[in-house]
Amino acid sequence: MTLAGIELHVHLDGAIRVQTILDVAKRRGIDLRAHTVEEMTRRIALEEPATLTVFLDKFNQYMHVVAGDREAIKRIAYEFVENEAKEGVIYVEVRYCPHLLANSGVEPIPWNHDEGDLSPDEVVRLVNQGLREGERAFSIKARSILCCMRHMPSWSMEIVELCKKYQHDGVVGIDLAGDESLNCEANPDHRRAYEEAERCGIHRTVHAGEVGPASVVKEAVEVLKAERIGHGYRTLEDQNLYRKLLKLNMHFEMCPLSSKLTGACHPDFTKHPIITFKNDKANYSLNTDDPLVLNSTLQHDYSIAQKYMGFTEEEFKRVNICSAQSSFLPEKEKQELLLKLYEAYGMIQSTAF
Ligand SMILES: O=c1[nH]cnc2c1ncn2[C@H]1C[C@H](O)[C@@H](CO)O1
Repeated sequence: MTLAGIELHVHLDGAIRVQTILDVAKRRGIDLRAHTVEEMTRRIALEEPATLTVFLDKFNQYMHVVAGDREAIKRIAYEFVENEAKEGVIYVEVRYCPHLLANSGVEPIPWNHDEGDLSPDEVVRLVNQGLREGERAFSIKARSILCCMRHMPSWSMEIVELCKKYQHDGVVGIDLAGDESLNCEANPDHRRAYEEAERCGIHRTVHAGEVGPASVVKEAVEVLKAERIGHGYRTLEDQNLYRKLLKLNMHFEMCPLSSKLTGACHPDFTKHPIITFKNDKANYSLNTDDPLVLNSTLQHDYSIAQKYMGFTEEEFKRVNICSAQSSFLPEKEKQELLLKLYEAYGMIQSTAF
């Protein structure tokens, strides 16, 4: 991407460098039965359209390598910022579930690990450190969003407590991720966590209408009080809801390549729902989602939008301005970010000399 950009929907654990997985596996003596970046990429990357369930299953190939490892977690966060800076991103909100990277104080301990001494709380601190060091080294801004998981409602209250604890220390919001197709209606524990988030001024986004029906989007907005919708393609199946959300200026976090490979959308990009959102001048962003599992880049998503969806430079600029406006930054920082974009896009005279 040559334009200065913003990314609002990218999973940290779906954006790890393959080389880092190989390095950590070697250090920890984990046999991956793949020795080169090419071999490991072939194991992880989804090449053809599948289902969200198959897509999420790919995380099983490597999460056990990095989970529970302090050095790996900090490194992943740091390298993530470097990757984003290389893509021209000036502000990113990266999301992850701290419980999936911990091996203590989490029930059940994920990835069949034995109990260790890395808690979800310490995971957040390590990610924060990696992001902060990355920000300093690569001169961009990075904040995080903590994910509740649809299949693990018992973690949700703990996640909102972590959001509260780190609200002024890098964490800007809460998300609900995971497989919507298996678990459509939000569990009461997710609802309680989102109520607490709203009460405490924690910003809220929800994966909805990716593979699940428009009713999941409706629930995200009306029950979970989502301020942004992760994906949301299937909102279009309920035109009343879609029109209402357009009026409310709801932000949709769109992920072009991801939506094809998860089977969320028709594989022909020229028929993609994003085109409708674009033509209606909706409030949305363009994002990668999981560049590791997709073996892709943000640049690639932008080129898909340009080649198959009729995107112009003007639309790319508008999308990034919408992204800044819908970011979870405090108001003052949001205005600073907008100013940076306007300057980068030649929309105002720079005051710098
Ligand atoms: O596209 C997605 N939809 C729903 N859940 C997802 C997607 N990509 C990643 N996740 C899950 C798997 C990760 O472990 C988790 C937290 O980042 O979020």
